[in-house]
Amino acid sequence: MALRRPMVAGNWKMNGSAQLALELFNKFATKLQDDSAEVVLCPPSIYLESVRQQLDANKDALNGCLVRMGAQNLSQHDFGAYTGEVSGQMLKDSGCRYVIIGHSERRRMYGETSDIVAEKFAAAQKHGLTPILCVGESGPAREARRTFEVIAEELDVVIEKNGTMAFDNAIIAYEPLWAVGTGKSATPEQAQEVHAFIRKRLSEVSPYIGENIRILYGGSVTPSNAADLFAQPDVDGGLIGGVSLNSTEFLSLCSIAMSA
Ligand SMILES: O=C[C@H](O)COP(=O)(O)O
Repeated sequence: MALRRPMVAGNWKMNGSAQLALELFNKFATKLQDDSAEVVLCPPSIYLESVRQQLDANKDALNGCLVRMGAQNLSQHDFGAYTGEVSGQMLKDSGCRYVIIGHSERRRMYGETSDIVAEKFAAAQKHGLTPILCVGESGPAREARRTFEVIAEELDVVIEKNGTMAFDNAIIAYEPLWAVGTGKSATPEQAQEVHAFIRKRLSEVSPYIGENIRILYGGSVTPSNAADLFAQPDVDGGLIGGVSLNSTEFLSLCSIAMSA
């Protein structure tokens, strides 16, 4: 077993159905072998209950495998007049262990600033959820050689508000915006370079956190490029969008992570 257990997290985004949950668990129940990787499903909130039902129904078949549930977003507030929002406590009550924070689609389309992301990170931990914090640079930022600067800024705001030790209970996902949903993944070398940068930055404050935190890569991961990406020393699995909607391909990513 690697020092850090690989993780494959499926972010369904605004896709999927109760039927997809059923299909995935039918495959997990027969094909997942052991706990050498952790599998996380992040459906839209409305389908959390469907996934939870499948988790319960397949408990015996999944014995020894780690399949867990996450949400795609949460409110930074605990409760109140915030129409359409879902709180950390509600996600915890629904059976979530993880929550994706600061996905580029939320930063870009819903005006989530790094300060809001830092507040959501705190809210997740307050309610016993593990944040999966997304960071990543745009195409123009990469072309302008600002990748490390952007990643450092996104990380530092969360560190300033929450402290480095908060990363003892967190996952980071490096998702370059130019690779999300484009079919153009980062190369293994590009991913490794940024993952090593993130790990080093955290290690400077806490070598323990740096060594133990899991850093996932996200952006056009498929069964054909996953083995090379997951084999990089600082890549601990993937945050998967499109392919998480295809039960056969998603399972194949899980198997690749299990043997990484
Ligand atoms: O959260 C997942 C990412 O945005 C990656 O999406 P993708 O695998 O469709 O590129």
